Amino acid sequence: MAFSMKTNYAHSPKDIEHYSTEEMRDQFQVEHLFTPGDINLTYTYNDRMIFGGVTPTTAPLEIVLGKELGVEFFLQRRELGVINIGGEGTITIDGDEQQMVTHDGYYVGMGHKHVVFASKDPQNPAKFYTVSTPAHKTYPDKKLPFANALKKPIGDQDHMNKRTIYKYIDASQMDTCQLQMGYTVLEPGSSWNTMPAHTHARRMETYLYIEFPTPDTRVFHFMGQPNATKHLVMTNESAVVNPSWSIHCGVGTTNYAFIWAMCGENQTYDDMDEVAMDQLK
Ligand SMILES: O=C(O)C(=O)C[C@H](O)C(=O)CO
Ligand SMILES: [Zn+2]
Repeated sequence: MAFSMKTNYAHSPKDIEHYSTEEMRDQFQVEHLFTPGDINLTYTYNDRMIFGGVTPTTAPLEIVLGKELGVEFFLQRRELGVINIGGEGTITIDGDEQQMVTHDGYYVGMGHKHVVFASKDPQNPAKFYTVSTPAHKTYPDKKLPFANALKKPIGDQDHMNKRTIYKYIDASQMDTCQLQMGYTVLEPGSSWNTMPAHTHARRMETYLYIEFPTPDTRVFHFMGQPNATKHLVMTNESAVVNPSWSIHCGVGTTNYAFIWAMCGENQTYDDMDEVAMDQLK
C-alpha cells in the first residue's frame, strides 16, 4: 500500500498571471488519484479541504492521519464525504460495515476513529473519492445512495450544456458543518458550458472529472479571474482545485461527468456571482 498526501498552496489571482502551462498544471491539477491498492490525497490550503482517491484491492485501506493534522486521528476535527466511482465495495465506520455500489455516497460525521474502505472484487476495485473539511460539531452519518440524490436538470441543447446535477450533500437535505458535494452528468453533445460563468468568493470548490468514454477524451477546464481566464487540459479521473476567486467550467471532446465538492463561508448552493459575458476575457 502506498500513501501520499500532496500539499496544494493557496494563491492570489496575481500569482497565476504569468504561470506557464506546466506551472498551472503543477499548482491546480491533480492526476493519478486512483492507483490500485493506494491512498492518494491532496491537502489544499484553500479552506483546508483534503481530497483524493482510495482504491483498495486485496486489502482494506484506512486513511490514518494524525501528526499531519496535529490531532490524534483523522476525523477528530473533520467531516468526510465519499462517492464510489468504481466497482462494489464497503465502508466500515467504527465497525459498522455498509455496502457501497457504484455511485453510492456516504457522509461520515466528525469524531469517528476508524473509517475502513474495501473492495468486493480486487479485479474491479471500488474507487472511493473522498473529501474532508474541517468540522466543529458531529452531525449524523448518512448513506447517500445515487437514487436519493437531489436531482436538478439544467441547461439545454441549444446552449450545449444539458446536464443533471445530483446533489448528494446539500443543506436542504441534511446537516454538515460545511461540506457540500455532488455529481453532475452531461448529456451527449453537451459540456459543462455553464454560461454565464460564476464565482463564489465565499466558497472554494474542487472537481474530479470522470467517466470519459474513450482514452483520448479530454476536457478543457477553465479557471482564473473572469477577466483573465486560463485553461487546464484534464484527463479522466483527474481533479482540479478552484480558488474562491476563480470561474469554473469545462468543455470536453465528448460528454463526461464530474464530482464537485465545496466548503467555506456558507452552505448556500445558489449563492453564486454570475459574470456578465462582456467581462469574460
Ligand atoms: O453543473 C453545474 O453547473 C455544476 O455542477 C455547478 C457546480 O456544482 C458549481 O459550480 C457549484 O457552485
Ligand atoms: Zn461553483
